Amino acid sequence: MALPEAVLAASRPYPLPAGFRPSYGTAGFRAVADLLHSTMFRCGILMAARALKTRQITGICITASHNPAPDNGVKLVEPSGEMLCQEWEAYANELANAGSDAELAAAVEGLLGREGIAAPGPGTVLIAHDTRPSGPGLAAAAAAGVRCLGLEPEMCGLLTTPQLHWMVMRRNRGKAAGEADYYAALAGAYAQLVAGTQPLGQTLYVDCANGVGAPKLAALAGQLAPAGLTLELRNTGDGVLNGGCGSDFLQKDRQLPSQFEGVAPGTRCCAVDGDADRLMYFTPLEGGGKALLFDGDRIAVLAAMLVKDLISALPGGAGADVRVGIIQTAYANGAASDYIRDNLGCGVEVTPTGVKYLHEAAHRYDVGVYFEANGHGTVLFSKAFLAQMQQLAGESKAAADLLALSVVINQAVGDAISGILMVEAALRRRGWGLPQWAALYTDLPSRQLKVKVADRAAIVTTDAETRVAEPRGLQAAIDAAVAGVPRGRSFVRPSGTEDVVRVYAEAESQEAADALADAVARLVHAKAGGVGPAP
Ligand SMILES: CC(=O)N[C@H]1[C@@H](OP(=O)(O)O)O[C@H](CO)[C@@H](O)[C@@H]1O
Ligand SMILES: [Mg+2]
Repeated sequence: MALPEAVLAASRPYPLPAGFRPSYGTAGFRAVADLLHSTMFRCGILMAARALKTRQITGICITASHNPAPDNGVKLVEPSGEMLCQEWEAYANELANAGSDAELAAAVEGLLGREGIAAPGPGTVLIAHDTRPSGPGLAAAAAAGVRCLGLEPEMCGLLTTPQLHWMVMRRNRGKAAGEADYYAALAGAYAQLVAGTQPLGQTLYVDCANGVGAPKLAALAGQLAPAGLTLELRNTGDGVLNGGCGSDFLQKDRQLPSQFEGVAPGTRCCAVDGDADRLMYFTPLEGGGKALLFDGDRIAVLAAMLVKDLISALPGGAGADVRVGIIQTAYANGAASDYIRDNLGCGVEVTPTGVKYLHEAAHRYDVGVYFEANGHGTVLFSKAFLAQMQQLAGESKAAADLLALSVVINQAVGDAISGILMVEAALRRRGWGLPQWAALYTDLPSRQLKVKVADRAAIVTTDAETRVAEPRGLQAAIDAAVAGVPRGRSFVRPSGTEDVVRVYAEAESQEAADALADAVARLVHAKAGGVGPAP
């Protein structure tokens, strides 16, 4: 293969914009869409190399998730269907930042050499995008990158991020992997999980964030109705993507999304984000305007309860040694962590922010439940546990139901659509509405703020981002601010997706949480190179 020449020739239409330094962050690359053509082209090369190396199928999803519509980004998919392995993130950064065509060709040659990739082989790259207008053009740039290494990409068009991950996983396992197969698998497993239970008896209102979740949920809805689940979709594309709607808006503002004004308090509602990998349940509060949230922590608790119920119903002590774990980040509400520790009897782990860390930790259990507070997560089942359930499924309904749950809930990545089905099944099997779910525990009031600093990399954290190591003195000052605040907790960390430092605070009252967040934000500004006026 005359690879460097192919790269040189193909990369000319995709120069790195002057001054643009893309960085592989919490979930891949993200920026204003106009800047990203070179990044996409190079990600095409990268994921083609990953496909050649593994002789399997990889994936590229073009999305900026919950970010504003003019942004875009890319999420990269391993042959397992999971996120790109962390060792290759360095290659992603190296290729994305190569300054000239010649530097890029050299970087590609270096990557192929180090990984021992010599010749074209089997494997390809699936490319999908969300509803952003910039998606098709950026997908074309990624495709040009794939072709540089002699592979022909498969253009999958409009998909949710989790659908693409699922398809890559299934294709590499030799299983039916089309969009229709996804809907059939989820709907079939959901029907099994709720068989013999009473429908919840109310339409579920879904805020689709004006994103790709809307057409995909519409495609699935018809298959759920026979099992007693009716969806009514709102924010289906008639407004701005993630604008005043969607799971991120709800979590940050705790206000009702647009198009929910007339929905009665107490009604079961949920919201997904722009690429449908986050899920937040909510209900309108009396008095108008505000929402009561059922966030990722609460979804994790419900999921763990369902798993534990099923495991305890396994025959002959088969459930005795099953290791169930819940993985959270420091953003998990303290009340949720307390509830899990005191009531659920399963392990709790805290990892740094970013689902790649939670996902990795969840793999260490037979059943690993992980959710970020923002509603991104899933439930992972180990191969050995699923094999055991296969053996028991003939004699045990609980084992068969655990297998069904592993189909409902996406085994590749967090998936809002499968999350909806899991929550609905869990509530229905308990005969619960939102009130019982809400009554498990009461969230501690919390506040999140952002602080602009000259260089957010100046903040270095330890202990799963709960403590600041640098700049020195900042942690002691935060400790002093937290001391004496009833149920007070606060931490700061540089965002991996935005050029800001994030501040989190929680306390017994909202006033105290707000005051603590303000105080800590001022400390960050003063001690970590804040820019602009102090908060
Ligand atoms: C506090 C928060 O919600 N942070 C989000 C956000 O990351 P940051 O690194 O905090 O910008 O975006 C990530 C990608 O979607 C998500 O994994 C993470 O939970
Ligand atoms: Mg998302």
